[in-house]
Order: sequence, then C-alpha cells, then structure tokens
Amino acid sequence: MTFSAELWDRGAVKVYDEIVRHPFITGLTDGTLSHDAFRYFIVQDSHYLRAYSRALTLVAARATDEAAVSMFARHAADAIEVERELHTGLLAQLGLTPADVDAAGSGPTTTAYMSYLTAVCATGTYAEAVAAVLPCYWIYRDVGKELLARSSPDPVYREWIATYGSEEFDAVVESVLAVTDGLDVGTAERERCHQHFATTTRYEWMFWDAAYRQLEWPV
Ligand SMILES: Cc1ncc(CO)c(N)n1
Repeated sequence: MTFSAELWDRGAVKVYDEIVRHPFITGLTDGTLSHDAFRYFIVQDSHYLRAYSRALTLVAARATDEAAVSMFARHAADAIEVERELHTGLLAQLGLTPADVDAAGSGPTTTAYMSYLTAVCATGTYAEAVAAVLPCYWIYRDVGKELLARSSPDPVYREWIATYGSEEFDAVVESVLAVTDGLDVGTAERERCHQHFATTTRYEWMFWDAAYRQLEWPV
C-alpha cells in the first residue's frame, strides 16, 4: 500500500464519510445552506488561507529536493492568489469587503486549525509537515469533485465548487500525493505523520461544522 493510501485508510475514511453527509456540504448542492453560513465560511477561509500559505512556505523550506521546494513554494503563492481572487469575488457577491474579514477576526476553530498546521510545519520533520498539509489538498479535491457531480442551484456555490472540482486542482493534488508516496519515513516518524494527518482531517470537518453553526468565541 502507498503511504498516502495508508494515511487515508487510518485517518480519513470515516471522517470523509462524515464530511460528505454534513449539512454544510449537502446544503451547498440541495440549496438549503444559508448565505449567512457560507459568508462565515468564506470569511474564516480568508484567515485560514493566509496561515495555510505561510505553512506551505515552511513545507517548501523543509523539502529535500528542488522539485518539491519549487512545488510547495508555488502552492504557497497560489493560496494567496486564491484568497485574493476567489474570495474578493465571492465576498463581493455576498455583500462583504476585505475590511469585514479583518473586522470578523479568526474564529475558535480557524485559530486552532491554523495554529496546529503552523506548529507542525515549523517544528516537525519534512514528512510530518507534508502529512499535516495533505488533507487540505486531498479533502477539498474529493469534496470538490463530489459537489461538481451533484451540482448546485446557487450560482455563488457553483463558483466555489468549480475551483476545487477543477482539473487544475486535481493535477495539483496528484503531484502532492506523488511527493507523499516518495517520502522516506522512519518508524516513529510514520506514527507522527498518521497523527497529524488524522488531526488535520478532523479539523477539516470541524471547519465546515463551525461555519454551519457560525461558531463564535464563547467569551
Ligand atoms: C479549511 C480549508 N482547507 C483546505 C482548503 C484548500 O486549500 C481551504 N481553502 N480551506
């Protein structure tokens, strides 16, 4: 079994099932998701993408071959572009400005997820950093494809779905999976990779759940 298949098998199979039947995800395609919940999601995702981009530069710095350095550095730059283009467009359609994103601040789940990613990428090994960021790519690709197949009555949701369900994003994810499968991982390191992969996979579920419930800091 490839390393990526092993990670998915142990850390993502069950959670992925929960993700695709979560009311936020089913609501994107059956038209029941409120724009308020989606607004919360896009605002929080703007915060998330800023941290994600920085985390990817840390992965790039840890990469052991030039092709991987170049790939992760490119993805870091792309994450900033996605935040600028997709979010500015979607935010405007939802009646929000970048100033509203700053005013909202990052919510509890966003903060926890960003902190975990940053910590692993800053202090873990290269393989640990790859395992921590992999669910961000992989889950969005699979969810994107699933949603594209289901389609949506809402043009705003359709635009968001098109980004992650695209052939381009699929190719990006395939290249990261190839890097993952080429990693040289020790026994103890392998266990830590499993932990990080399972944890960030859970955070992906929690991120959608927080948006669905529009979770705020309790105090
Ligand atoms: C929370 C989250 N995870 C992954 C992605 C994909 O980059 C995203 N935009 N947001």
